[in-house]
Amino acid sequence: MATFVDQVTLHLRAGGGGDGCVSVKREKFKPLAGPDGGNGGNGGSIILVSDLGTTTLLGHHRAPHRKSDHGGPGMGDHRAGFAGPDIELAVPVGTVVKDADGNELIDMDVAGVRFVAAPGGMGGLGNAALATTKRKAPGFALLGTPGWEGDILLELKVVADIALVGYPSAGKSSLIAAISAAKPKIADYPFTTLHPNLGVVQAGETRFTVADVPGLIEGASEGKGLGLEFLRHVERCTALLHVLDCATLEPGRDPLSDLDIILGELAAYPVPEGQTPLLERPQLIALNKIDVPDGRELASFVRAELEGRGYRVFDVSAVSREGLRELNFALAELVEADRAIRALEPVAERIVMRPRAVNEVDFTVRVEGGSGGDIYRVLGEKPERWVAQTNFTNDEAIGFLADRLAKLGVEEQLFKSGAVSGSTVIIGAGNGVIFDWEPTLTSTAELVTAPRGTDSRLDDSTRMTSNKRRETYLQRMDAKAAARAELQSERTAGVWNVDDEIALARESEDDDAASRD
Ligand SMILES: Nc1nc2c(ncn2[C@@H]2O[C@H](COP(=O)(O)OP(=O)(O)OP(=O)(O)O)[C@@H](O)[C@H]2O)c(=O)[nH]1
Ligand SMILES: [Mg+2]
Repeated sequence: MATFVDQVTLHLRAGGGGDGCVSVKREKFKPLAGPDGGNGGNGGSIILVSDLGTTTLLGHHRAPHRKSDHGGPGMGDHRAGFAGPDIELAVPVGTVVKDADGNELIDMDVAGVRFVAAPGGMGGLGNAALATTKRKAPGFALLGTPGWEGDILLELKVVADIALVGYPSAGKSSLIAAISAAKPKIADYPFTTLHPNLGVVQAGETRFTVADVPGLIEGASEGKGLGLEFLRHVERCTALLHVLDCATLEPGRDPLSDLDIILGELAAYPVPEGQTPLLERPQLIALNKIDVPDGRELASFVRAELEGRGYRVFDVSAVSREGLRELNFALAELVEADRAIRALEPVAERIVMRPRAVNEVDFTVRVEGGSGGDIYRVLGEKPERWVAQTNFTNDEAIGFLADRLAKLGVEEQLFKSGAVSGSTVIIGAGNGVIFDWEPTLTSTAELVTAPRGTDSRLDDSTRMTSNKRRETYLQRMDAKAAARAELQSERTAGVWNVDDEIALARESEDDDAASRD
């Protein structure tokens, strides 16, 4: 039964943001008292957290589909929608996160790193938040944007102090079983070990971890055998222990040539930037299977040669346990030396990261030749998000989008790229959102002077000059004075009615509001 799962693809779907709300405040005697639509809540994000208590990716292997909740829609009376709660997924320390194309997103190599793998969508602004002095009562709100949806790849790279490397059947699994409590599968056929086994070894005061990994053969660095699979794990280890088989009966094999081939493979493996190349790490040699008489003899023949190359060499037997104590203490020494060096290094602080489209520029316009003429494709985080926020059944919302695009310079760039009236403009990748480019979108200069989003119920969209406004105001005041005088005379005559009184009061309130603008 495979219990060590070291590679899992997760299918994530983060919650979308809630839509903003369009609402107009209504009060007694003041039916249109301004916009009060609240913002939508943000969608929940899916966050990976590296955790020492989690040792395998097994839990994710069993539940690879994860989603977080949507944000709630905004409501009237300035009430914001609720935010969708974030979901946290614990992953073992040593998990490398990659995107669906295999590009590394983050290496969660220490505990406590929080990585927002799938950001939730943004809540849309309500019409209250969209109101400006020029656009007093927007008749539209922004839609919430969808949450991130897609696959990520989790890869667990074993983080052990010592990696056992050697040919298949050299006795690596037997050795880890002999020096730790690990119970790996041991058999006399090659590639018994398919997944790394971790063992904890106690030598005196020192406790360290040893990784038994799949066997290495010539060509492994090009992926032969279980090659790269294996080297991926070695990458994280501080030191290497070469396990050489002194009792192999295979022709052409002996400890020295085995070692040379393995060194060649380790040298060819490109470690990630910032890490020590494999062969520059401390290395020890264990000559295994000395319980076999021929093995002991062979070990004594090659020892001098290996020591001459600068290695510390240990004769061991995983079966009779001979030489294991000395080997353990030598490994502990290496580990201690490394830990002492690391303790001096400053601990790098880890911050929450978020994958972001890295756009140096806000957007790009790409001209794509098609059979039906040129297509102008606009790509960029902002324009694409803005399109997602637009309710295309609302003219005001479309106008607002056009203003935003114009302000960003999209219009101008389209024009420079050669777009003309009627050209096909697509915003976003794939099918995106397709527009027929119309001069209304281009002649933004005119549009800016006549602000969009002015609500005719509250404000006259054909704005008057201040002189004209003054004139009409005075006219109304005169009319009111006349009406008041008439009412007064009716009152004295005893024929006034209450409805006229209310209408008059309401009118003067509206006039007061209008004169405040
Ligand atoms: N006589 C003797 N046999 C051993 C010794 N160590 C391992 N073996 C035998 O060698 C064979 C292979 O051992 P494993 O521990 O599975 O070898 P491995 O290096 O893990 O092999 P892979 O997982 O295939 O890479 C088994 O039959 C073991 O019993 C030893 O010290 N003495
Ligand atoms: Mg093995």
